[in-house]
Amino acid sequence: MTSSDTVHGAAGTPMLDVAGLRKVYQGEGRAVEAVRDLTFALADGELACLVGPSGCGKTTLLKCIAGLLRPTSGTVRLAGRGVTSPPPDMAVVFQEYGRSLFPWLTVHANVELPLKEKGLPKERRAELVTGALEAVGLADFAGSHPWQLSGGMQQRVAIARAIAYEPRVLLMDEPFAAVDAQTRADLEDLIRSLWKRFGMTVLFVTHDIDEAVYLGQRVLVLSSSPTVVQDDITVDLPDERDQLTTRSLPRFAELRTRVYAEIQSAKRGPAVAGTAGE
Ligand SMILES: Nc1ncnc2c1ncn2[C@@H]1O[C@H](COP(=O)(O)OP(=O)(O)OP(=O)(O)O)[C@@H](O)[C@H]1O
Repeated sequence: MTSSDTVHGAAGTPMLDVAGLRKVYQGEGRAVEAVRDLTFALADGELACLVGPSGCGKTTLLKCIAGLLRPTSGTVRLAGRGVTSPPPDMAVVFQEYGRSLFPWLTVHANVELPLKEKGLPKERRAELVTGALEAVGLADFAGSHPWQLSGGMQQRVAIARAIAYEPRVLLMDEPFAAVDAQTRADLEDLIRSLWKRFGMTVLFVTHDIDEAVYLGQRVLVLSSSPTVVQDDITVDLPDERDQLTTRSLPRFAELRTRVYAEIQSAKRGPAVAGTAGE
C-alpha cells in the first residue's frame, strides 16, 4: 500500500494538508530519519485517528503540524496557509495533563490563560470559559485547583482549555493513555460529543486500536520509522456510537482486525519500497 493523498468527505481546500513531510533529526555524528514521507489531508470537520507502532514518529508529526518543529522537507497547510509557527486556530491536548495545567491557577484561570494571550476582552473570555467548562461537565469546579481533581477531571480541564480557544483544528496526542479504562470510555464519548457540537477538525493520536476505530471516521496507520502512511481506513460504522453497541458490532471487530494486521505488518518492516526521498 502507498501513502494516501485522498481527502475524504469534502471537495476543495482541505482543512489540514500534510504533503511529503520528512523529518531528519541531526544527532551527534548520525542523522535519524524519523519521518520519511507523510502525505494525507483532512477535510473540514473530519475526525481522524492516527495509529502506528511505538516510535514511528507520531509525536514528531504532531509537532510539525502544530508548528513547534520544522520539517526537513515537505509542507503542512492549515486551510490553505503554510504552517511555520504555532497557528492561532489550532489547539493541542497532550497526554500529560499534570504537566500542562498550572497547579497554582484555578480551573477557570487555566482555561482562560490562552484566551488572555490571544488578547480577547474580559467578557468574551468569561463567556468562553464558562461555556467550555459546562461542555466538559466541570461547571461546578471553576474555582477548584487542578490538584484537587482526579486525573480524568484534569484532562477534562485540558480539553476545556482547548475548546475555549475555538480551534478549527484540534490535535490530541494520546490524551487518554494515563487514565483508567472507565474514565477513558467517558472521555472518548466526550470527544465525540464535543466534535459533533463544535464541528472542528480533529486529529487524534492513540496507541489503542479499539479507541481509534471507536472514535474515528478514518484511521490512518503509520508504518514503523522511517515513516510513511501505511493505510488509510474509512470507519464505516454508524455515526451514533456508544460503548456497548458499537463495540459489539461485527463490523467493529472487522475494522479492529484490519488495523491490528496493518500495525503488525508495519512492525515487520518497511511497508513501501522505493517511495522515500532517498
Ligand atoms: N530530538 C530527537 N533527536 C533524535 N531522534 C529523535 C528525536 N526525537 C525523536 N527521535 C527519534 O525519532 C523517532 C520517532 O520518535 P517520536 O517520538 O516522534 O515517535 P512516537 O511514535 O511518538 O513514539 P511513541 O510511540 O513512543 O510515543 C524515534 O526513532 C525517536 O528515537
